Amino acid sequence: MNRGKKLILESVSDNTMEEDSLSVDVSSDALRFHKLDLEIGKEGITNTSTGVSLTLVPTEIEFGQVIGQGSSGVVFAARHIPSNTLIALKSINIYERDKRKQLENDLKALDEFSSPYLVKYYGAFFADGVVKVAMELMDLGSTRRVIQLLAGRPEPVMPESVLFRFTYSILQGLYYLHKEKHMVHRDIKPDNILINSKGDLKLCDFGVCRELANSAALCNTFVGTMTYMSPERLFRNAYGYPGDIWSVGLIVTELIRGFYPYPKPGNFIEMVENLQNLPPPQLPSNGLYSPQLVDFISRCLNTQPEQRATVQELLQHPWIQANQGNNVNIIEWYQGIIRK
Ligand SMILES: Nc1ncnc2c1ncn2[C@@H]1O[C@H](COP(=O)(O)OP(=O)(O)OP(=O)(O)O)[C@@H](O)[C@H]1O
Repeated sequence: MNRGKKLILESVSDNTMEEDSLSVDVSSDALRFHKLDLEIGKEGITNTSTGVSLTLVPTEIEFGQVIGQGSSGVVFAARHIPSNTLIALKSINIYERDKRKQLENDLKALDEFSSPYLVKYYGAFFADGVVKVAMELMDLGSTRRVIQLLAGRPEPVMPESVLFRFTYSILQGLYYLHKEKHMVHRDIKPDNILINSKGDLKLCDFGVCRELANSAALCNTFVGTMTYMSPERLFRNAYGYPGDIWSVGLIVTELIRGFYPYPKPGNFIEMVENLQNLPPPQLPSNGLYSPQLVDFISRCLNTQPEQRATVQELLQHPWIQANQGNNVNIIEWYQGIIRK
């Protein structure tokens, strides 16, 4: 047993990531983030400069079902007993460098982010080498499930009024990140757009900074992650706001057509070939889609990042403006597709 020892985990800076430095004090089961002045222990998070604590005691949590599986581990539904709040508990293995970076971003979200279009972070604790992060429970799961339910139905698989509600929420979440926090999400995908039974749609996993240099990680994360990546990120590893807009364009197209708009790539090479050899997906002009929606998607899916619309421009787009005020009940619609 390593009691009393302090293990220092450090990562070297490179072009895409700032240096992060984290020390794990095995004796006290505490984790310290120097840059953020935060320490996570067995019973919660403490700001080491102000001394203010956010308590989260494992014994006060009642675990429920597994509701998801990410690359860090499973996500549980749970209840915080004292406040009777339903939460989602996600495990993060801090011995992997990109997971530490992700955790650092999650902690920033806990401290600084406040938007009805982003999943709220409640707190975290550290036990047995794993950090458990408590988040707002989005009880209907992810947009991935919606896409699975819609697959194979006749086009359009979703009315434009419902699509508008999805798109508007995604854009509002991105507006908050891009314009207020000056952050690129970098991992906009259906799995990171969550829904609750009040009909709220929110982004999660913000600020994920993935390392693409590591080929093993590249293979492991390929299926879920890279299919929504912009050409510039895939070819040049260039991150920027337009990359998130490309992902929005693909997701909106998939949500209305019911299938991923490129031939489904089986590996990294096929993904690159799709983007290199095929024009960006467009909606067909077959009368099924409004011309404004066709234009909206073309403003997202331009291979030249500088020619893509910004999130601000998209929020002003005629398709968005035309749908403002539509108060379609997406939960009724959702229940309908589950029944059919
Ligand atoms: N707050 C939440 N409420 C409800 N379900 C959630 C919540 N957070 C995550 N999930 C579910 O768990 C799944 C896995 O989430 P998680 O964030 O661990 O992994 P991921 O999005 O696949 O990305 P990665 O593992 O790469 O971070 C999500 O796709 C979603 O279905």
